[in-house]
Order: sequence, then C-alpha cells, then structure tokens
Amino acid sequence: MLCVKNLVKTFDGERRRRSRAAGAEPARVFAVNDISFDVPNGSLFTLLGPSGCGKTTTLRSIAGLERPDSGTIEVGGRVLFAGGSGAKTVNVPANERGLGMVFQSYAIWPHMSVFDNVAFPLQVKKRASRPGKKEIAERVMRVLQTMELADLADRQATKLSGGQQQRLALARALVIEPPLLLLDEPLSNLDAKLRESLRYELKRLQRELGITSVYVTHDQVEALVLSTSIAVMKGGNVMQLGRPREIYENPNCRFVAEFIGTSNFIAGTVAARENDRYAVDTADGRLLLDSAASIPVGTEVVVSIRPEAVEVGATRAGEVPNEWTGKVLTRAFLGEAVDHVVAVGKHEIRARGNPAVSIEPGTEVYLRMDPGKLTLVPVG
Ligand SMILES: Nc1ncnc2c1ncn2[C@@H]1O[C@H](COP(=O)(O)OP(=O)(O)OP(=O)(O)O)[C@@H](O)[C@H]1O
Repeated sequence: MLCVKNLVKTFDGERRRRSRAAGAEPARVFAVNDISFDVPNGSLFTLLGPSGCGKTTTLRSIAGLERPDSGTIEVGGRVLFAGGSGAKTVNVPANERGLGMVFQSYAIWPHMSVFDNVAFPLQVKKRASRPGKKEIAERVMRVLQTMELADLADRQATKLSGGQQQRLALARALVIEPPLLLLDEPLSNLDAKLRESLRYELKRLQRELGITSVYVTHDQVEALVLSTSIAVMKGGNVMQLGRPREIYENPNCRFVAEFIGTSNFIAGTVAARENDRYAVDTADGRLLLDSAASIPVGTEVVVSIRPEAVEVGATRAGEVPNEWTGKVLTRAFLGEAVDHVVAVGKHEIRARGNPAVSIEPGTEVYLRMDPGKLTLVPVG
C-alpha cells in the first residue's frame, strides 16, 4: 500500500560561529537519511524512536507537509513524491493526497458540534466528488457509532472529555475513508489511564476496519501493543525493522535493546559453538544460549536478557543451564510485578517476576536464565 524508497530530507543546521565569519554555508542536518520501508495493506506500521530521530519528518513527508530532498513515496501505486538527481520530480500537494491525519493536538473545531466536525471534511470536497446530504449524514453517523460517539452527535465539540475529543479527531480523519491514515503521537496529550484504554481501542478499530496506518510514537509500549511492524529510528536512520516480538526479543544492536525496554547486558566472548547453541564466557561465568546468528568463536559480544526472562529463586535448582548465585541488592514492588536487582560478581542483574516471590535485600539467591531467552547483540 505505502512504499517509501530512499527518502532523504535535510534542513539547514546551525551556522557555526567560525564558519559564519568565513561566510560558509550552514551545515545540513540529515533529519531523514535514506530510509526505505513498505507498509502492506491493512497493517499498522510504527516509526519509533527518541526525540529528534526523524520520525515526524518522515510522516510529514508522506503527508506532503514537508518536501523531501530525494526519494519516492507511493500510496496504492500512485506516486505522491519522486525527486532527486535524474528523477522526474513529482510532488502532489498535501490537500490532493487524500490521506487521513491525526496529530498530537487534536485540533477539533470548537464552534461546531460533534456531527458537524465529522461532516465538514466531506462538505468541503470538490463538487464532483462531494457526497449528497443524505449520504454525508449516513457516513458521519456510521463513523460516530464506530468511535462510540453517536450519542454525543449534537454536543458542542469543546464539551467533550480529552479522550472523546481525540476519538472525534480520529472520526474526522476516518470519514473520508482514506487509503492511508497518518497518526503523529495521537495519544500523548492524554493521561496514562486514558492513553492505555485508547491504545486498545485503536488496535481494535485498526483490526476491524483494516485501515492501513503509519503511527509515530516515542513510547515503546504503545508501539509494541499497536503495531503490525515497527521501524526503530535513530539519527535519521532505521536501525531495525520487524514485528514487535522480533524487535523486543531479538534486538540487532544495543541501541534498539535499550530503547525498546530495560535489558540486562552482559559482555563476553564466544567460547564455543555447536549448531545454534553458543557458549559465551563472561567475567562472572559461562552462559549458554541459542542463536541463529553466525558469530565466530573468539568474537566479543554482549548478551542481552530481559528482566522478565530472569527467574529468581531462594533455592538452588541445580542441573539447569545458566544458574548464577547472587545477592539481592534492591527490591521494588510495581503492582503486577516485583523487580529484584541482584549483584552477581561484577554485574547487577534486574529480574522481574510474580509479586508472590518477594525476597529481602541481602538474601543470597539463584538466578536462572533460559538459553532460549538470551540474545546475542553485536558489540557497538
Ligand atoms: N523545520 C526544521 N528546521 C530545522 N531542523 C529541523 C526542522 N524540523 C526538524 N528538524 C530537525 O530534524 C531532526 C528530526 O526532527 P523530527 O521532528 O523529525 O524528529 P522526531 O523524531 O519526530 O522528534 P520528536 O519526537 O521530538 O517530534 C531533528 O534534529 C530536528 O531538530
């Protein structure tokens, strides 16, 4: 459905004092640095990354609100942008791209009712493609029902709660039945509880309506919950692209592992390998792990393990791989889980588990790490 190829977007950077004196051109900032991705029909694709990584610029380029330096953007086979050396330039204006957009600030029209807010994008269509009054009313009510706002159709838009206003913004984007929906941090202005419930609602809607969407967020949990696939961005580049579980369980670099959740990192050297079973020697003992990666014996690596994959026990299991002895340093109750930070030699390892297992700091414990849940991360 959406195909982005070799997209580059630069901005004028800050002029350095000395180079300004010499009359030099300001340096260019590569907000988006040659990225490519495809979003299949009906899926929700997330651009995830820290502030300034280029996700909004990518989204705005797709929307037609930013003019890329080069690359191509196609939606459903229609070229919306093509540019760069040698290419014939195409740049369809934003209002002719027919895409749905929802932004962080929901920007509903305050002087209108809920119904009129949603009807407006249809009423202002060019005469040839504008639906009749009856059809507009039907389409508006259908989308209001989906968003569970039908009962509030006559209410003035400003007299809605934050969550209802954001649902209204979504309804307004959906009513034009866009081939592609662009969402830029649509939940970030809401409080934590509402954000969570709308997250699930969005997922349900996306599934039911099968809308192809591009979603921008810096919230890794939101990305994991909502997405069909995720592109993790850093400094204008896509560091890893994959399904949520793949990215969470098999991060391809330390940046992704750290960004997508709290991981434990244990440095070591590959000591042996037999098929997919690796032995990695670390400062605090040997770790056995399964990986399909092809890494030669002698390579320095980092082993990553999620806190929830580390089991803490007060008694020794024996005869299991990766059982390490340590001492509980701290314990934190998180409601549905308990975190223990355990000192093992040089390492401090975080374990997250069932709150039924809560162990006093100072206690000697046994950590068990399942070889299938350890990930080899290339150093660097
Ligand atoms: N209009 C602009 N002029 C100059 N630099 C810009 C402009 N817009 C963005 N940038 C720069 O481009 C880079 C990418 O910005 P972008 O807004 O795409 O990041 P982001 O990942 O969406 O961040 P955030 O989550 O904070 O919105 C940043 O270094 C930013 O400072």
